[in-house]
Amino acid sequence: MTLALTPEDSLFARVGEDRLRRVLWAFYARVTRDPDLGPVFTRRIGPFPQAGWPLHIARLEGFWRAVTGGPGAYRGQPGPAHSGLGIGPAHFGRWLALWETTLGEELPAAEAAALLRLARRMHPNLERHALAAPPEAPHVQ
Ligand code: HEM
Repeated sequence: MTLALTPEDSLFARVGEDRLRRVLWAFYARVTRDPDLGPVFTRRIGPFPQAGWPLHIARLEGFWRAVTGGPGAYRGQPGPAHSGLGIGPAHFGRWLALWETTLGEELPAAEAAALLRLARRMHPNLERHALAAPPEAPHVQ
């Protein structure tokens, strides 16, 4: 039996499913308009908000549920997803600045601060993956 209880005081419960979804759509609308970040996402996912965007947002929703104590099973690999994108520290700085702005617009201060803290905590690990050389092509005999 799987118990899928969402603690009532989890960050996920405080933010709420609808607001989390709204934050993500608002954030990526902003990210895709950014001259430095936009092209990286458009190359991978296609023109916002069509193409692969609904699926990408659904994956991200699963991710943010998982890290905020919400229900569901996220099985992605955020680290490797950032390697081979040709991005570096400046991209992460900009990403975090837009995340902070969006959170400030969409959420009460305590929840905005908590989601910002989570992203800041993930930043070094994701940036390490982003800067690592992409995996070698398979060796052909
Ligand atoms: C701390 C900052 C960041 C966080 C928390 C974050 C989080 C994530 C997560 C959870 C995924 C989904 C992984 C999966 O399940 O497949 C993802 C994918 C992605 N991220 Fe980030 N990200 C950050 C910064 C960035 C930056 C700076 C860029 C580029 C400028 C970027 C570009 C992408 C792209 C293109 C994908 C899709 C990869 C693919 O599916 O091929 N991310 N990110």
